[in-house]
Amino acid sequence: MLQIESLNTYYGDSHILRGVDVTLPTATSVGLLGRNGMGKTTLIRSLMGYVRPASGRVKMDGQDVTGWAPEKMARHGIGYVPEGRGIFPNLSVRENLVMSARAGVDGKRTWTFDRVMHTFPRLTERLSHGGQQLSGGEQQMLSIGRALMTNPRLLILDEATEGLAPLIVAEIWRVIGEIRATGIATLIVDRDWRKVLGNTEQAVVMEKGRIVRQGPSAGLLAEPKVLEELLGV
Ligand SMILES: Nc1ncnc2c1ncn2[C@@H]1O[C@H](COP(=O)(O)OP(=O)(O)OP(=O)(O)O)[C@@H](O)[C@H]1O
Repeated sequence: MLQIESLNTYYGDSHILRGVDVTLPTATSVGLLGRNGMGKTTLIRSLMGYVRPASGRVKMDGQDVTGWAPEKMARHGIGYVPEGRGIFPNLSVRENLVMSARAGVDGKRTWTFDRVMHTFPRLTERLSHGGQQLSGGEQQMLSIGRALMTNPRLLILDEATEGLAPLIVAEIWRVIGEIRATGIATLIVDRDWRKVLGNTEQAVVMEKGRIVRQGPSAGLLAEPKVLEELLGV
């Protein structure tokens, strides 16, 4: 569905992404791994249109979408849950969800307000609360809920469990499983590499702005030496 070809991205003079090639197939779950500062978030921001790559291409269903604005990417079915959440703090939980509602590119509304409520029962009790009144875990659930309301074909989750209590983390992984089961492709960045590899079909490992490994997640899980070298685990 998404193809990233020879992507180079700079922040000022710093050359961050160095010729990145990644394919994100339809309805496939891909884990993006790498130590801190290796370029994972920059890759996501480059493909979503928050950062303009200096060269290279992002293609969606074969069409060149390099440099499309994030809103346009979203309209074409790419849901994004950014690191640090990205909800509207001054709007209520209900408003945050309702304003995001949209049919998917196939015209279907698989994820409705009721379904999101069913998936995150905690949010049901907080519907009239403002975004800023929520706990960190509730904010994260709201952020995922908002992305689901857009009925994406691909959901990108950048550090969705960061800083949350173990029970909430478990709940978020459960929901990720549910999302995958509905046929939505996912791109998952998370510090817990075991969980990432256990919840994805494919894994991509970045090192210093380059892809150094790409293949089945289960295969990588069986290679402790490679993991130690690439992830420092
Ligand atoms: N806005 C920015 N301006 C300048 N440099 C940046 C900016 N954002 C990130 N960087 C640098 O780009 C490099 C890649 O950062 P990035 O956030 O993409 O890495 P990451 O793999 O997502 O790591 P982390 O897990 O720490 O978020 C780092 O060296 C970082 O310091």
